[in-house]
Amino acid sequence: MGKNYDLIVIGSGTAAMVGAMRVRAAGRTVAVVDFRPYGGTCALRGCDPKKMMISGASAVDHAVRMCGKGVAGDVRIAWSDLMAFKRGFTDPVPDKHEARYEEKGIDTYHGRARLTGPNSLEIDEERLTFENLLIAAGAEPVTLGIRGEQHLVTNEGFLELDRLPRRVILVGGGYIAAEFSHLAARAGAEVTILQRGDRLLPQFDADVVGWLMDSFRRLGVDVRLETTVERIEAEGDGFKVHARAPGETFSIDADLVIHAAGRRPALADLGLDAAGIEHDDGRLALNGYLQSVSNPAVYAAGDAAEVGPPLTPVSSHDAKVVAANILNGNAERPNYLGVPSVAFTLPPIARVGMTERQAKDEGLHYRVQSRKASDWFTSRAAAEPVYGFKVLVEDGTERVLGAHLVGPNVDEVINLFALAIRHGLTADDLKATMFAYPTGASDIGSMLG
Ligand SMILES: Cc1cc2nc3c(=O)[nH]c(=O)nc-3n(C[C@H](O)[C@H](O)[C@H](O)COP(=O)(O)OP(=O)(O)OC[C@H]3O[C@@H](n4cnc5c(N)ncnc54)[C@H](O)[C@@H]3O)c2cc1C
Ligand SMILES: NC(=O)c1ccc[n+]([C@@H]2O[C@H](COP(=O)([O-])OP(=O)(O)OC[C@H]3O[C@@H](n4cnc5c(N)ncnc54)[C@H](O)[C@@H]3O)[C@@H](O)[C@H]2O)c1
Repeated sequence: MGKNYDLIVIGSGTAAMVGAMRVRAAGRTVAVVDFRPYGGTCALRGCDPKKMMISGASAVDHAVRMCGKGVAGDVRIAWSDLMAFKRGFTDPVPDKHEARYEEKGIDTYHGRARLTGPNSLEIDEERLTFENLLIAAGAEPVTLGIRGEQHLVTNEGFLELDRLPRRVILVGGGYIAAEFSHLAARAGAEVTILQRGDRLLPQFDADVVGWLMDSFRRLGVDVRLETTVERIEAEGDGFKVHARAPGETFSIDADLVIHAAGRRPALADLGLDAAGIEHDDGRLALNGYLQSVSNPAVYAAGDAAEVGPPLTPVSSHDAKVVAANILNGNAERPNYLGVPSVAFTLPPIARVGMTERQAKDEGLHYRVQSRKASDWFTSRAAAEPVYGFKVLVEDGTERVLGAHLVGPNVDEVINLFALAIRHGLTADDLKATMFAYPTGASDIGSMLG
């Protein structure tokens, strides 16, 4: 039998790093395993590289908006330079992360972990046993079950392109489609979004998304709603994408077709059954402590657990909960109150807390402050006409229930609403706070009425 560890962590992303470090700090023996380079989705294939690329798109977008308002001359994205800028951040990540584990005395393994029993797994030829296991294996793109699926490029492929092709299609209309379409269109591609749902970004407030749609039109992104992709055919150097919309079927030619149709926990090849880990429809069956209901040695966190929204701060939060439960016995449950979320379109859209539907369903009495605010100073100073908000405040208690924002700086301003929601600050508390002027935050008082 191979080495035994107090904790083995499957994955090397955000959840893995936080969980492994905390358990190791308490003096336990810990090993981490990943079959990809160390660092996980956020640092290597998601949030960070995407944001580096969007920095370039955002600079160009700002210059274009200011054109004729005191800024002159052409600016454009130089894709390969922008990619090099991104790689300047991502390339060192795997070595840095692995070194951090090693410095702390955490053993690192490379390969695909496969469970072989309730307390054992193998990585290629190596056999290991554990007192506890943390499944932090993240998520992977859903399988669409369509012909030609193999032609789809995932987020990973898109964020590694040496050259951006001319005609780009995004299959799906959530976060990835919204963010990648703005980046690709600003970099000069002809972009089409084929979204099965009846609007883009269903995770965000419908009215606020409605205001954001002006930016898609301005960028020339062709958005087709209620459209399901049925088949992708290779044709010449490119592809023909066949889709169905109400009352019609049609096809569009493209040089690149990107998967933006959702992700699900990456559990398929883990060997869950061999370890007696109950799962249903691709999801782990977990109790309120993020522990397997059928194998008490096993916990899960982040995208693999999919208990909270699949976002980086949630992965980190889950891992803290799991580490505490492993070290001290089950006592902590995750608390997702006031988790903010931003889609980094140009401009960004953000949300935190309840939607109107959720507040209604909970029978709460509340007021809504909402308007398009293109005439406000923030909007005018940024030369960005897309600016608006919807804020929900509970009658009587004055608790902030939810905030939904679009426009300049809202990716930062949303964090102040998150602070208020998570820590029970009232609308009056926020209004009594002096925010530096003129900043995005200095609009909060007016948003609250
Ligand atoms: C394009 C994109 C952009 C995003 N942007 C944002 C953003 O701006 N803000 C935000 O909050 N969130 C964003 N997210 C979501 C965020 O990246 C994830 O929620 C977060 O990274 C999940 O972290 P994790 O630790 O749970 O899993 P991951 O970071 O995905 O780590 C899982 C690791 O497990 C490994 N693994 C899987 N199976 C095995 C196995 N059997 N053996 C060994 N290793 C295995 C994988 O290789 C992977 O490295 C984005 C996601 C994508 C795809
Ligand atoms: N800024 C961020 O925080 C950020 C950015 C990117 C990704 N992410 C995370 O990654 C996850 C995955 O992102 P995503 O954009 O792939 O998924 P998503 O769940 O946001 O959106 C997927 C969309 O694809 C549509 N769809 C599904 N199948 C389709 C088909 N066959 N044809 C046409 N449309 C189809 C669905 O209607 C859905 O709206 C998100 O849930 C999010 O948590 C976060």
